[in-house]
Amino acid sequence: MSHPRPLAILGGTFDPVHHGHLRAAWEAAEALDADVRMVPARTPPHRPPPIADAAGRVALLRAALEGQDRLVLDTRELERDGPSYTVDTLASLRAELGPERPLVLLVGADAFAGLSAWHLWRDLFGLAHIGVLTRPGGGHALPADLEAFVSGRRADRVHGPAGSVVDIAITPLDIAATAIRESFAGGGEPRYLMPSACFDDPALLEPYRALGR
Ligand SMILES: Nc1ncnc2c1ncn2[C@@H]1O[C@H](COP(=O)(O)OP(=O)(O)OP(=O)(O)O)[C@@H](O)[C@H]1O
Ligand SMILES: O=C(O)c1ccc[n+]([C@@H]2O[C@H](COP(=O)([O-])O)[C@@H](O)[C@H]2O)c1
Repeated sequence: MSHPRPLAILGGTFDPVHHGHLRAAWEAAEALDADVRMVPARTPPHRPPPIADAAGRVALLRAALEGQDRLVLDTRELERDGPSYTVDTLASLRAELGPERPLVLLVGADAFAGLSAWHLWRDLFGLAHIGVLTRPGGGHALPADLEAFVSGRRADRVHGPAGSVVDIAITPLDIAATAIRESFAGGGEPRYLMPSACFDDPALLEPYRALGR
């Protein structure tokens, strides 16, 4: 019997999307033999409001994803009010996929280290595997509650629909949206950290350029 291919998601604020996100998602797709949905958060739960509104961040993502079909935009979080909790997103995906298909929540190592502060975080493991993407920079040690919970769940590969934690080693790219916003705020033009398509329509970058005025 053939095993169903995993579906993976990379959620994010994407304020703005950059090559760190895109390359991480691409390498995860290859490592897991999965399709990947890029899921922008309308209202990210644990950070100040984004610089660009959800429509603007989605427009940049759409431009960034042009020309390939392995990384697919999924806008389901835009349709929900309130904080964009990942547990709700995974539950809605699980309802669509049925109980058997492997579902993988991709998170950078920095985001994973904060997982035990997420809404209903233990429930995430009943809905999906967690794929932890290596990310440059230190400070990604796990707090004791999270380490205790995941220590028996670590695996080399995803097997079955949900429940394990898999490290996915990717090319380290020290690119962060914070530094891109800082570049714009200083009047810079952070080309080559983001896809060139994001620079094609000047209106898309206007909220970031406005930081520098
Ligand atoms: N360069 C990168 N390498 C690996 N994972 C990344 C990278 N950049 C972002 N991620 C992961 O992608 C997800 C979404 O990230 P997010 O949209 O918050 O981008 P960010 O660059 O971390 O933003 P900010 O600097 O505003 O915090 C998170 O799980 C994050 O850990
Ligand atoms: O569900 C939560 O409580 C939760 C808390 C913090 C972050 N998240 C999700 O994690 C992803 C990365 O978040 P961020 O803030 O690093 O862009 C994004 O999809 C968020 O919605 C989710």
